[in-house]
Amino acid sequence: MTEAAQTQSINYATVTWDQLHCDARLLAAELMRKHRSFRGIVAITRGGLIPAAILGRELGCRLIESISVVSYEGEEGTQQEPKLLKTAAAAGDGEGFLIVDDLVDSGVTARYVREMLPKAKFACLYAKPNGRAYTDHFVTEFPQDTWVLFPWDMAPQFVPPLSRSHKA
Ligand SMILES: O=P(O)(O)OC[C@H]1O[C@H](OP(=O)(O)OP(=O)(O)O)[C@H](O)[C@@H]1O
Ligand SMILES: Nc1nc2[nH]cnc2c(=O)[nH]1
Ligand SMILES: [Mg+2]
Repeated sequence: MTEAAQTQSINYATVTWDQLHCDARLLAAELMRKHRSFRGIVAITRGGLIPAAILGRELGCRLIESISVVSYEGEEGTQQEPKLLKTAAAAGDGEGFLIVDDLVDSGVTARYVREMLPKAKFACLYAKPNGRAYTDHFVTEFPQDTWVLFPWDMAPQFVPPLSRSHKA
């Protein structure tokens, strides 16, 4: 959990499927401009899987490896020591590979994965100030005290009209 979450002063930012898709395409365009091509992509599961699929499609990259690192327990959970559940065996030392995640927050996950794949580049959709030094590319920065709600974290819900709560 972020420092802000622990002190109960957390804000939320919601990201819709459309916004996420749009941001992933913006990230792909930047990667196309700055790099010739990638041999493969390493998605950090689970949050990096959907961004990696979109980037793979846009960049024409079909070799998608994954690495599984757990850093948080529960939704908006407590941050703990990263636990490695699966290595990115196909990526070697990361040469020619792009590591993809949904966001960097404290940067702990990104730093851990970069140490395992030192020659890879790193890209994510969103970054918070404490984590941005650990990513080579990102699209949008969010404040450190903001918890980003991804489309897979949310569901549309009925909201009663205002007039109902104003009945005498
Ligand atoms: O910069 P950090 O503070 O390390 O936080 C960022 C990481 O936290 C989330 O993953 P999480 O560990 O919650 O697992 P998940 O991707 O399976 O949801 C997110 O997807 C990043 O991987
Ligand atoms: N969904 C989500 N997961 C995170 N893991 C670390 N920070 C965040 C965040 O802001 N949102
Ligand atoms: Mg993750």
